[in-house]
Amino acid sequence: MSGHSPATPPVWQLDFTAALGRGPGRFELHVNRQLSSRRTALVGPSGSGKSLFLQTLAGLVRAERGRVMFGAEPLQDTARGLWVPPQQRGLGYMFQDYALFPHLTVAQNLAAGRRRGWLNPPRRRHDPEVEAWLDRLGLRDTAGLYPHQISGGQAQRTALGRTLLARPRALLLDEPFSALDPALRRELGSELLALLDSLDLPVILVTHDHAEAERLMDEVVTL
Ligand SMILES: Nc1ncnc2c1ncn2[C@@H]1O[C@H](COP(=O)(O)OP(=O)(O)OP(=O)(O)O)[C@@H](O)[C@H]1O
Repeated sequence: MSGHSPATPPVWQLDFTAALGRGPGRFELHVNRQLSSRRTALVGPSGSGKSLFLQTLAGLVRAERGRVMFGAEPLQDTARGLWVPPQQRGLGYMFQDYALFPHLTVAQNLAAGRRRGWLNPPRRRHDPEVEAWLDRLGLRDTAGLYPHQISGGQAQRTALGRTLLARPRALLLDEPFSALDPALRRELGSELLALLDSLDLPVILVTHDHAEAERLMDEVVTL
């Protein structure tokens, strides 16, 4: 299913080479394709470069050569020396291990999503938007707990909430369910789907699980 008309550009236009390491152990990823669906799954075996792909879009890794376009907007173009730093891309990147701040509570982790850059003032104590997301994500009872005191599903929701509170233009989710048992994985997958519907955010979901990719996303890209 394609989420755009001929008049609108694809969600992503990608033509790049990105690499990790050097010498004989060097890993190279060549990508030349458009992603037209607003919900794309990226599948592939372990080590095929799925995280590298996502990190190149997010700007966490610089492509060695080529172009990364989000809609009509270039985020990197080596031919023109153009590079938009990750914090200016307006993209929500969710790490595989959630990367929650261990010294902050669930509510504070959510609030941390609101900060822009390093120098902004500290979060307000009662932020209505944070409060709303605590309810929406079913985290009300865990608001005052620390990451080591919550379950994998709660950690996953906290990370998602933190990402969404930054009001991204698109989501990049790296194996968001990998730490969860199969039943919870299914439940949170369906929750995510409902949430994406309500937010109308384009998303790329990295997963090992082909069935999950087919179930949750419109287009499946294999690396
Ligand atoms: N610093 C590095 N130097 C060289 N190669 C690296 C380096 N880091 C990772 N790699 C290799 O790059 C490849 C791509 O890694 P990447 O993490 O993108 O794969 P992946 O598909 O996301 O894997 P997984 O599903 O296991 O997370 C892997 O084969 C990995 O071994």
